[in-house]
Amino acid sequence: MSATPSELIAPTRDEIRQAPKVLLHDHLDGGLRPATIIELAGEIGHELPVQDAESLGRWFAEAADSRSLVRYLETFDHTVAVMQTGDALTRVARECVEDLAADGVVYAEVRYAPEQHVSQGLTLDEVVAAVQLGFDEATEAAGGRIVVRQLLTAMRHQARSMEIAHLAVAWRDRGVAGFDIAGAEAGYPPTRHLDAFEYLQRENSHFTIHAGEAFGLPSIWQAIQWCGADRLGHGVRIIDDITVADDGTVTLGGLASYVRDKRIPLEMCPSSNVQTGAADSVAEHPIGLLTDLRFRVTVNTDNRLMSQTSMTDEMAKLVEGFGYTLTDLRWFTINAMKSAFLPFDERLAIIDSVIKPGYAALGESR
Ligand SMILES: O=c1[nH]cnc2c1ncn2[C@@H]1O[C@H](CO)[C@@H](O)[C@H]1O
Ligand SMILES: [Zn+2]
Repeated sequence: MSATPSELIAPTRDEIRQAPKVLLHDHLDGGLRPATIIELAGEIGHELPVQDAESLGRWFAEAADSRSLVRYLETFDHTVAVMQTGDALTRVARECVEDLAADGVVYAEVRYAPEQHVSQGLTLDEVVAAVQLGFDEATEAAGGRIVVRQLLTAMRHQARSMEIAHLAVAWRDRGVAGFDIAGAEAGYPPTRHLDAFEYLQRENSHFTIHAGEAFGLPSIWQAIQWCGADRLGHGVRIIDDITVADDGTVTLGGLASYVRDKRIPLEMCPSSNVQTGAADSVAEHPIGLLTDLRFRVTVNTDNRLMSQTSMTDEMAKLVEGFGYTLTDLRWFTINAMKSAFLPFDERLAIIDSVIKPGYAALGESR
């Protein structure tokens, strides 16, 4: 009887946690520790729906579990409220990196909207500086085990995208790797912010756009063909441009072909999509088909607090739902690292000296 080759064995949770992981889509204001929210809320007298950390974690998950992006986003009122001072932003940023490093994440791009953190008088510049301080403190404490960059998000229903794009360019050599737009998708097409995207292109900057989550193909089409997005936040609805016949024959429409041919990275966030109703379950998530079709798929957390998740959890759910092996997880991870908004030589260095040896060591230890 021949033994099953080790690369075909389903990875254990512990192996997934140890495996090097790359995270491109994670919101700073969607990843706070419940205990930190309680402490910070106490300091400023912000009223929370419940008072102990465990119930608060559950409250976020249940409130976000709404099958509606708009209702899901309402839960951010409580996290954004406690992130209005330099100290609070630095603490949240530091804890974010600590939590990611403990989960085995080796490279992360963490996003948030600076314009949402100025209600107590901070300037946009002070917001970015406070977050960067927290990232620097925690990456230093982690002894180089993790590299982290900021992505600056503009809220799509607001009109500050040009300012935020300027901020991203001003901070490009000091920890900010790119730009994004987020918030309610229906009614707020990416072309509303075309001037900001055109400015960033002229500045040789990178940006991703939340598109194809709560709204379909037109949003993805605009993000790519009008705005020039380097990557798609979610992009799940690209599935609407793919047909699978009864005999299994797959046909890609023009937009799906373009996304695959150009290797446009999809920042997929399975658990978040189940909560907002963009997918019925993780096991039925379009990530399975898109991975089979070799789109440039990456795996992400979106909001660790609202989804009560981590990179390890997202990968474990995919292993359970689709039978993925360590080889598949390595493929997602290298896809993500190739798609990072980091200079090419730095991406290559992490792939060659961290990701490949990390997966090789896991394979050998079986
Ligand atoms: O999945 C999402 N889709 C769209 N917007 C989101 C998602 N998750 C978070 N945000 C929005 O992004 C802001 C900055 O981080 C958050 O405050 C939230 O409103
Ligand atoms: Zn998101």
